Amino acid sequence: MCPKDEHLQKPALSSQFEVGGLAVRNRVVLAPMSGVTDLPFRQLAWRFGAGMVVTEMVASRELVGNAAESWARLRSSGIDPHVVQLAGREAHWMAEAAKIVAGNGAAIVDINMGCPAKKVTGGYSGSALMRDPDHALSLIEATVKAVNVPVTLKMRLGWDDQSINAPLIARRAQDAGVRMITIHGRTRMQFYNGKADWDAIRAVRDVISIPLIANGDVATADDAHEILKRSGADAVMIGRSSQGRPWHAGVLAGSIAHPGTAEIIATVEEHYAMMLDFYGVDVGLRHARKHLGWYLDRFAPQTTGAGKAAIMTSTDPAAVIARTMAALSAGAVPLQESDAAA
Ligand SMILES: Cc1cc2nc3c(=O)[nH]c(=O)nc-3n(C[C@H](O)[C@H](O)[C@H](O)COP(=O)(O)O)c2cc1C
Repeated sequence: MCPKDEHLQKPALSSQFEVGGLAVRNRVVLAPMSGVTDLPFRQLAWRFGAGMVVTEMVASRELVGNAAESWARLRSSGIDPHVVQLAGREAHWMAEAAKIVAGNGAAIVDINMGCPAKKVTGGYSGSALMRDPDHALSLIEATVKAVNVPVTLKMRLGWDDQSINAPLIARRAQDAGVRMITIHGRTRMQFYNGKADWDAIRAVRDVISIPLIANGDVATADDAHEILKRSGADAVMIGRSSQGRPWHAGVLAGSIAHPGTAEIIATVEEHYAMMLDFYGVDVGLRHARKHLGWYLDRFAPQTTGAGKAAIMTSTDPAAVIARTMAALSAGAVPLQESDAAA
């Protein structure tokens, strides 16, 4: 079969697929991002038509210890399937946490084996688990055994270039009952440097039959088609390219037309209100700053210096949103153009 035919046979990004018997409405998935994909952001991305959205990672031991922040991270409302990601290094805590999240409405439990942060790998969770596949498997098996809902796994290609073991772990995870695998096409030692290796993900495709999601550096529809073609994956996951545009997954999936200027501005206003409501005014105001910064960078890049500082440092929510609206309304670049160019 020539490459062109192969490409033509790929399912459309807008088509449905299944994970462990659950329907996923299209093939563009919003990545879990700590500090970003909280409930307000996921609600917006879901409403705009992302195929699936995933919570920020929830630390298993902290959740079992009843930490308020962990509980906030696993809240959901109207999102289907509700996918909760757990991180941890001990089978026992992962299993206990999985029972809690499944008992509280999670339709899918995702295991984080990709996080490169020193804070996380230093505790031997996240991508550090990839250094010890036997241990990783014990944790996966315990999680699968603990719950009746599908368990999925997200990881990188390996720890470093000398230890590319995602295919081995993926195969063993499938045998242990994992129902979907996501691969970020970088090693842990790459952190976020260089370019994600979309071709390397195919080695995982070659050894598993469960759904595979490819991830890393996908910003445009062309990227999405290309990563699927090169990796052989069933769906694509997008992270950073959705920052400052929660509608992006939905646009790539063809769920919605690209929002126009008025809708973008209304969305920013709504997002801000949702964050203040979710976190309370003091915490919400601080958490919202990074989102406002992303919106301004994308759609009002002329807002710099004192103008931006006034938005980023004010503790008066009414003033913050009024200034942001004014900056976006006066945006120096046509909104759609800057969005498409990113
Ligand atoms: C701010 C930030 C937070 C992240 N938090 C998580 C997380 O909680 N769990 C996880 O599995 N990956 C996390 N990731 C990794 C992303 O899910 C994704 O794999 C990575 O950003 C590559 O995709 P992208 O190039 O589309 O951004 C995070 C990434 C970023 C930038």
